[in-house]
Amino acid sequence: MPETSVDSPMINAIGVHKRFGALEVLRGVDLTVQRGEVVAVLGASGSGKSTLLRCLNHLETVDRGTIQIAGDTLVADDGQGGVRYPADAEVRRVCRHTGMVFQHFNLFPHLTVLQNLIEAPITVKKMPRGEATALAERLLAKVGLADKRDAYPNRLSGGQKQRVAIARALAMQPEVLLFDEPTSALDPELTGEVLRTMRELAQERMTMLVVTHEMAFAREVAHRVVFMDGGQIVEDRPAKDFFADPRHERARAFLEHML
Ligand SMILES: Nc1ncnc2c1ncn2[C@@H]1O[C@H](COP(=O)(O)OP(=O)(O)OP(=O)(O)O)[C@@H](O)[C@H]1O
Repeated sequence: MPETSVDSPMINAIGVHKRFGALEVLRGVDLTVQRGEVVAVLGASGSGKSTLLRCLNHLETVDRGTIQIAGDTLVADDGQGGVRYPADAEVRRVCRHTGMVFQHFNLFPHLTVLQNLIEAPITVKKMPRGEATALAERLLAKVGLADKRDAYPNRLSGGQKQRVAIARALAMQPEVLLFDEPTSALDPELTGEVLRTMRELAQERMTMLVVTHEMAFAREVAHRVVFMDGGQIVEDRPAKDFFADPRHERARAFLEHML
């Protein structure tokens, strides 16, 4: 089993291609995210942001390219126009380095908040129930929802659901969190509480790759901004440079137009 080096980037994607039928959605994406980095992924609708995230945790397979997560190979380019995925058990092991937070929360509606958090640690990681429950309670306290432990998701606001979803991702103790437009489904007055939780994670040096239209988050929390267009990364710069550049006003106008 490969050793995870502390020096390995948390995400290393090289030449990633993905097509859906005739539509080439990712056209040679290179992306490196270091441990502790927060990277915002911006770009127009349809530019391939979600697909990239989904390829990184194997919700989609790639057609060409190499992806390493925390030093472990999820998929390797075979040098002959195709790719090689390792055996399923190894793919699942590599995927456990990442946790995903979705736009629409994807909580299990028939489980309580606590049950949502302990399900995967118990079934996937074989964590003893008592340990999983203690961890879940700590995480719920961290996202400010200790009192919702026994509630069902339909009793929660959108912001609360998303904070539960973040806690659920954290319950698997991933090394990288992938966020796919975590505030896009929320009423504006509920985005703040989710962004606050994400900011706290960033302060704790959690590695995060965040697809977002929240310019304020990208400006204030992200270390780097990656801008996608037409299935490629067309800009990859420190956030402070991106936002100091007058061209970013154009990017923002572009995004606002697309929303
Ligand atoms: N499973 C799929 N089958 C076919 N086409 C798909 C599939 N998933 C995505 N696409 C297409 O791939 C393109 C890129 O989609 P993707 O969701 O990655 O873009 P995005 O940049 O995240 O957009 P948005 O900001 O609107 O979420 C779009 O044209 C989309 O319709």
